[in-house]
Amino acid sequence: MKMYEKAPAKINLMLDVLHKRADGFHEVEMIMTMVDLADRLELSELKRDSIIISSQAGYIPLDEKNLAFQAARLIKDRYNVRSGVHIHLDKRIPVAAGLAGGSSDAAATLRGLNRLWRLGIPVQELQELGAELGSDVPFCVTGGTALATGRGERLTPIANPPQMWVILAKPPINVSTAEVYGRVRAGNIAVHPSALRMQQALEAGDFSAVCEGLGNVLEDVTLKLHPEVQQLKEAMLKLGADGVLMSGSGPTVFGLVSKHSKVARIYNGLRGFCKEVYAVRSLS
Ligand SMILES: C[C@@](CO)(OP(=O)(O)O)[C@H](O)COP(=O)(O)OP(=O)(O)OC[C@H]1O[C@@H](n2ccc(N)nc2=O)[C@H](O)[C@@H]1O
Ligand SMILES: Nc1ncnc2c1ncn2[C@@H]1O[C@H](COP(=O)(O)OP(=O)(O)O)[C@@H](O)[C@H]1O
Repeated sequence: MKMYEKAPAKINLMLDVLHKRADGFHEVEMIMTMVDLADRLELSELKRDSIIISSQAGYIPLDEKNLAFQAARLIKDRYNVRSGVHIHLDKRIPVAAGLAGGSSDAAATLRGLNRLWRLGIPVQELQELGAELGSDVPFCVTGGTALATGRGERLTPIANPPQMWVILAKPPINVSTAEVYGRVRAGNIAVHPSALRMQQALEAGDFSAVCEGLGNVLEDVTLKLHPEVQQLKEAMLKLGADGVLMSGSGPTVFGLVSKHSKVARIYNGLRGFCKEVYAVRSLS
């Protein structure tokens, strides 16, 4: 038996860090939404008791470091499943980009194995399992648009963005999420983006207000480490994007555009100096 799952990428429309917690994580307030750029998973049941990961992408781990492997092992152990699974990952989301590709693969694995092995695990329990794998995994289990608090695992669903195009550009640099959080000094943040303001903009379906409400306090850290991310933001704005922000801990920058007529110009302009550029719709 085989199951197929799509694992979409996320962007953070706003991200605020409130303080560092005793467990080393940071208390955050984020609004996340999914975009139409997705990995594809094929999950095939194995009679023998093993987990095999394969992928066309040569640049991700295929062993127990892979988040899909970790998700499969977690669900197998927790529910005493004897059979195994072969998971093929067709990677389309850039890796270590701030787009939660690995987290979304883990979430898709939880959803897919729940179906493949007919476990009947309720969504909330899948999210709790997801939280053991990473802060962004619970959101990826359900997707949509949500306010995420705690370390990112406490979710309140909110209105999806109005129809818009999202242009994503990933510069060829590596950013470590742990390092970026490690350099944030919550007490020194000058301007905190407002979750309430973004939530109201989304509920009103007000595209301009969504663009005005964009904000990510991790930008300051990543932009200092990698000035090319700032240059990419400026280029996107110059080419006509209505709103521009870095996603998560970076380095991907996204631009929001309401008019399709602008998309080709921005896409082609960026492709001149950045190899990884995508023009997609927001998922609603
Ligand atoms: C920044 C964000 C924004 O959506 O996304 P990415 O840039 O990774 O896509 C997330 O908060 C990332 O979530 P995720 O990538 O799942 O992080 P985890 O694996 O749980 O944690 C990686 C490391 O980041 C730090 N971390 C993560 C989340 C959090 N609220 N506080 C933290 O301090 C911790 O040092 C942790 O060891
Ligand atoms: N299924 C997977 N897809 C992508 N990366 C993975 C996967 N499993 C583990 N990783 C590792 O997780 C790290 C973060 O990848 P990713 O989830 O794409 O980034 P981000 O958290 O910035 O969105 C990378 O170093 C990568 O090697």
